Order: sequence, then C-alpha cells, then structure tokens
Amino acid sequence: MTSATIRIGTRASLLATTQSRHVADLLRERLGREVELVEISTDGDRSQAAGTPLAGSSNTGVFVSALRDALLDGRVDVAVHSLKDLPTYPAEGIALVAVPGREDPRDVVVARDGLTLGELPVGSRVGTGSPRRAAQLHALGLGLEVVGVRGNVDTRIAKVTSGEYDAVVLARAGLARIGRLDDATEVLDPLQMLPAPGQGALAVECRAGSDLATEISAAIDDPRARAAVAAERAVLATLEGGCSAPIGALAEVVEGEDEEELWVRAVALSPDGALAVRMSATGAPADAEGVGTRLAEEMLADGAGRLAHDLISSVDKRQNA
Ligand SMILES: NCc1[nH]cc(CCC(=O)O)c1CC(=O)O
Repeated sequence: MTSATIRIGTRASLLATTQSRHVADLLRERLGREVELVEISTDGDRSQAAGTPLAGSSNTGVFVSALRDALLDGRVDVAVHSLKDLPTYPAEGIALVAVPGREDPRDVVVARDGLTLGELPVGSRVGTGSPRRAAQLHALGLGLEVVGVRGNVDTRIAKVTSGEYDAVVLARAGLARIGRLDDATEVLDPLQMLPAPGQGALAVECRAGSDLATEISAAIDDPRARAAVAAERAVLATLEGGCSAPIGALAEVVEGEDEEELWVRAVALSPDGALAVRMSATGAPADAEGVGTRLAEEMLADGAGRLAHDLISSVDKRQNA
C-alpha cells in the first residue's frame, strides 16, 4: 500500500492542474513516492467546454463534490482544491490533511494600458463576479462601474485585452500559478481589498482515517498557513450564520517578541459598499479558530448582520452624508 502510486484527482482547468501538479511535486519530493494526476470532469466543466462558462462561488460546489466523490469511491487517493472554494462545513468521510505553503493572498488588478484602479477614469468598467470584490470596489468611491464576469482566469483577462472591459480584479495567486503575473497592473493593498478567506491557499484532502492522510499531513502541511486559514474560515463560518453580506478576511502568523502571533483582519460590507464593519484581532496561532470566531461575533454585535439590507443602509448613509 505505501509503495503504490498516489493518485491525485484534479479538475481539468489550467489553474486546477497547475495546483495539483504543484502538490504532486511536493509529494514526490518529500515522500519519494510515485504520483499521478487523474482528471475528474464535472457537469460544470462540460457546460464550460460547450461555451456557457460557469464561474465563481455558485458553481464551485459542483467541482468540489465531484472530486470528493472520486476520493470516497476510491478512484483517487488525494483531492486538491483552491481552499477558498471549499464550503466551511465539513464533509463526511473527508479529511483536510494539509494546507501547503500559501501564495500571496492579495487581489490584483489587470487593467488596460498598465493602469491602476486610481488611474482609471470615472465610469470605467471593472469586471468581477465576486460580491466581495464588487462591494470593496464601490467602497473605494472611484466611480467605477462594476460589471459581472464569468469564466476562468484567462477568459477574464481576455475581456480586458479585447477592450470589452477596462479592468478585472483577480486573485494574485491564480495569476502566479498559471504564469501570468506580468498581466497584473496593480497589487491591491488589503486595506482597500481584503481577500476572500483562504485565498491563495490550497486544500489537500484524503479519505478520513487513512494512513496516507497522516503521511501527507506530516510531509506537506504548513502550520502557519493552516492557522491563518483556520482563523479566516472561522470568521466566515461565524458570519455566515448571522449575515449574508460580502466578507473579506486575512490572517497572518508573525514572529512576536518571544512567540508567534496570529493577526486577523476582517470586513463585512453592504453589497453596494456604502457600509462596512471592519475589525481586527490578535491571538495565539494554536487558538486560530477561537480568534476568528470571537472576531466575527464582535462584528455581528457591531451590526454586521444587518449589512445585507443594502437599500435601507445605503439610503441612511446618503441622507447623513
Ligand atoms: N473563484 C475562483 C478561484 N478560485 C481560486 C482562484 C485563484 C486561486 C486562489 O485564490 O487560491 C480563483 C480565481 C480568482 O478568484 O481570481
């Protein structure tokens, strides 16, 4: 069993196969095992191929469960996902065995003519399918027109190249992984654009309780990355319980005076970006989930649960302005 080839299930997209290949390389290097990729196609992938691109969070659930099914019925031994696409609730029989070293979690702008967001004229069309990015773009007050965009990373960049959109906002990690970082014209500071919980991190899953789970965890888990995403996902899970507003969260493990410290920042916004609840917290990396949960509870106590009532809150805000 321990000498058998490890089969990694992957979606067929460029981003997914690049991510899976990265995990395959880590496993070969650190376990000295043979590793192969097995493509798992889904209804979502097929309709994408047929020319109706499905994108973003609404459909990621389909991809995640197809990979998990392949894991559960033994077609593959390992599943690799973008961590930010995983739902916060656990899946039966599946263990999150490793969060490998994380890419830079920030968002980037890909704009025409090398422009930054601040240089784009009022009324410029900026594409994103993410309510989190849309709300934070509005909150910048630059008068940008936020338009929906679907499809994979290349499709989105092509909207700018073709002149259809002036810019798109994407995860830096996605561009880095597919070797297109040069297309980015600005890296957004988290003060302006807090990333999605888990952005830039990978999730490596195995069947719960398998020997392979323990072996992989010891070989490729990065405790700092794991603590950071645990805090971010605790923020998300807790806020989801009480609000449907767009959410950003970013945590980092930093060297303190004599021990490591966990820093967490989070934001919940009304969809039009007019109102936001922002908070931060620090704590021990070992208590990552507790730190994130308590931070989100404070945000709810401060009104984060009412932000989704977009119309009412933005009207209130404008009357005060
Ligand atoms: N929602 C799609 C998705 N899922 C993971 C990434 C990029 C890689 C990552 O964030 O880890 C992307 C594209 C994007 O948001 O630009």
